[in-house]
Amino acid sequence: MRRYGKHTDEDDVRVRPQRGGTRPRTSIRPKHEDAAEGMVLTVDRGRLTCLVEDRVVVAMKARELGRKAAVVGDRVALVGDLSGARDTLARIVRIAERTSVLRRTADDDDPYERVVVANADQLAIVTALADPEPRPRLIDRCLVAAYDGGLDPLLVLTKSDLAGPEKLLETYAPLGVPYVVTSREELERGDAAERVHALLDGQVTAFVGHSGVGKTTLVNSLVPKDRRRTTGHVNAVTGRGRHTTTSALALPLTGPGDDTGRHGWVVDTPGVRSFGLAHVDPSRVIHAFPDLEPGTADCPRACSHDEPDCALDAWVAEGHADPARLYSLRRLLATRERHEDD
Ligand SMILES: Nc1nc2c(ncn2[C@@H]2O[C@H](COP(=O)(O)OP(=O)(O)OP(=O)(O)O)[C@@H](O)[C@H]2O)c(=O)[nH]1
Ligand SMILES: [Zn+2]
Repeated sequence: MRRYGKHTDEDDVRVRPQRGGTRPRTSIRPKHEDAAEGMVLTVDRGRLTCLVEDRVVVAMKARELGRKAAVVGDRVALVGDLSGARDTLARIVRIAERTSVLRRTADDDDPYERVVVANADQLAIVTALADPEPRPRLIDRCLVAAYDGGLDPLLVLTKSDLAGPEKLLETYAPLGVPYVVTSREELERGDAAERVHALLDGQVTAFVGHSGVGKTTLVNSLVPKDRRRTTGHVNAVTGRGRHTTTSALALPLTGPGDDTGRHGWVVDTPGVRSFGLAHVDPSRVIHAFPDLEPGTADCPRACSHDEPDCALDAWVAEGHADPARLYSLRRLLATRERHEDD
């Protein structure tokens, strides 16, 4: 059951259904004809830094936007002082329709989905091969969130100097999810960045991963030296010593960019312990299991895939898919139902 209690966190987007018949969200009202387009790079307690042309502009959401939150990756229209000079504040008057939305909840019982990143093309799921041990169930959850939100997933397997990738690749390579394996030595030589970069060029890629998997090390190898981890401008404005690690941060990818001169973007997100999926309709979970999905053709109507008549048991018994994958799917469905995270 979803609850819709009072909630004030600026970064949260409430899941209350939109009322129909409203003005298209992409329209700029006549009084904002002079609005400039920008992209949200960081959000920090109601202050948003936005890239407008080549300037970093600090802005606040206009009151007229109401509760609608702008998140990292959002394309926005801004008015006011767009000089990017210190102590100036612009206003965000419009948030464009999103092309993709990476959402998570704190756990499977959390009624408030957090939109972590908007408009990302890809989701890089960073997993260490050891230290910390890989957690396939977390990978599966990230895959569900990617498919549900309209992002193409890819796997980055780090720390191959500590353990081999064979076991994980046995499961995930056949799914057609692109992957790259990196080690400490390759990171130091620069080849790791080069190979990961090849998968990111011209794209907006959100990076997620359990704390300690080497996500920051990797992201820092992909972005210009002066943009690593923190942006001085944000600190000058907020007066904080460091960028908050509780929200996402968009960083430009180094390199030549594509034909249009568009560089890719890396969106670093805070390390996660779990990835709640309370917002995902159970019937959509199966899409993150493309190895099992064909086996559902003979399922009864509206099969939950966790019931006695489910056709997946026979499909797996016939050797079409790994029984461990069916176990993972059912465990994910069951923990969602019990409103627990695993
Ligand atoms: N052996 C080995 N260690 C690595 C590798 N990559 C990163 N590390 C180490 O793993 C530790 C964690 O790396 P971070 O980059 O801080 O990990 P993170 O995922 O950003 O963690 P949080 O900041 O907690 O989210 C550091 O001590 C890194 O030096 C690797 O390829 N091999
Ligand atoms: Zn079924």
